[in-house]
Amino acid sequence: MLSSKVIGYLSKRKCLTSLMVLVSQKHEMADGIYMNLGQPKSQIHEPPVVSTLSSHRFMSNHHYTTIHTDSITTNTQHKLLGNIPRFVKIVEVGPRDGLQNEKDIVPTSVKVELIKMLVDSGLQVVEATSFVSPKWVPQLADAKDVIEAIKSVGGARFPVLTPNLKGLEAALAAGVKEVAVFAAASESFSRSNINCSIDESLARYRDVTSAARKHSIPVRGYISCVVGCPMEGNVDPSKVAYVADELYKMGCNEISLGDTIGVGTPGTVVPMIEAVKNVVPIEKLAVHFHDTYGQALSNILVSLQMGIGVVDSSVSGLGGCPYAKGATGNVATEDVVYMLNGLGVKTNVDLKKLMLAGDFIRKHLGRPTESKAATALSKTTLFCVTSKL
Ligand SMILES: CC(C)(COP(=O)([O-])OP(=O)([O-])OC[C@H]1O[C@@H](n2cnc3c(N)ncnc32)[C@H](O)[C@@H]1OP(=O)([O-])[O-])[C@@H](O)C(=O)NCCC(=O)NCCSC(=O)C[C@@](C)(O)CC(=O)[O-]
Repeated sequence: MLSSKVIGYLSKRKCLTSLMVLVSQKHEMADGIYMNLGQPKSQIHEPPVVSTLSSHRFMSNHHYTTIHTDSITTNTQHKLLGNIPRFVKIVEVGPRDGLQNEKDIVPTSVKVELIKMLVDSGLQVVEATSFVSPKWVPQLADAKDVIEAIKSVGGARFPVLTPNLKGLEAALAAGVKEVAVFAAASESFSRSNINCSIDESLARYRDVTSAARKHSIPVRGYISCVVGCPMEGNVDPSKVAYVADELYKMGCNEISLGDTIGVGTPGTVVPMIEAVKNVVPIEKLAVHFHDTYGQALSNILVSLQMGIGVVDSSVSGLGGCPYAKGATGNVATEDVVYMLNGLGVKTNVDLKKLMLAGDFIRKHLGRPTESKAATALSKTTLFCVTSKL
């Protein structure tokens, strides 16, 4: 309930509309949409009204960065921002990379609902699942059912991971239209992730890409451990360039550079991209950062400044790799969209709808979001009358 003091304050400031928004959004809160998920309703602490009102006055000045506006594109005239593409394609990897490491099996229906919500937010590429050995990744054993359930969902592409011909055949039989293979720049990681050496994996992927070509199926190539490996430490950029070159030559249409354990900084990411762009055109590259050390957004920014226009991310920062102990989730899609909006870069993603998808899956998992932007916005949007997010 709102106290009469607060109602008086709001109407005095001619904020009756804001009051109505407040009331209607309180109802949304009660339904759990903006709640700190995983906490029972009774434990949710509502912020004290007075301090929140003052933060409203403060925050409303800052909300312009949550939507893309063409006026902000003038920023790109600045020499530091000049190379940043006007449009960035976000590859949402939450349903695959985000969930593959979850111990408790997430029901197929929850995965499907998550994918639908992500598509509804405007994301045009949502990596849906993997056709890998269910003994290695039990969480994604329902790959065929997930694909079946999203067949009728339009407006987005749903690539899947395929580690070998067996995976490709299963994916094709399920009706998949795009696949991805995944190699590593570190021998030890390759062995622990896919049970073979880098060169053995590349030989397998030649078979996969050649079979995919016959079906006109595009293949993305991932490279893990592009700056650091949990077993071998620092990874030399030349090793990444070698694998990138091989993947590109075998026909991968996009190469995603993965900092699997999130140890990179701009200091290691820039030389790595420099080495790779000598062998693969920059427009064919994507970046894939985990946020273990909180470096993902700065790494994305330098990648954009170098001309990369494809960014992988995971809603609410879900994720971690089963074969990279200690690695946390991917950079949160909400944080990426917030930054890109602030830079005036188009993504076609509706941040508010994206946050609903994040809330939905976090509620299911019983853990709060890892997204800083979603956390901050969910506390403040309640009072931001004019914010369209
Ligand atoms: C590659 C293999 C299959 C080799 O696994 P293996 O044990 O060496 O292979 P195998 O050929 O001996 O097969 C073993 C069993 O798996 C079955 N099998 C074999 N292939 C498939 C398949 N495609 N689908 C379903 N089943 C399969 C095969 O039929 C057999 O079954 P069994 O006879 O014992 O009953 C295994 O190691 C594997 O599935 N690994 C997956 C690992 C994985 O998914 N890791 C996470 C994704 S990578 C990642 O997250 C990084 C990335 C991409 O996000 C970027 C980044 O962050 O850096």
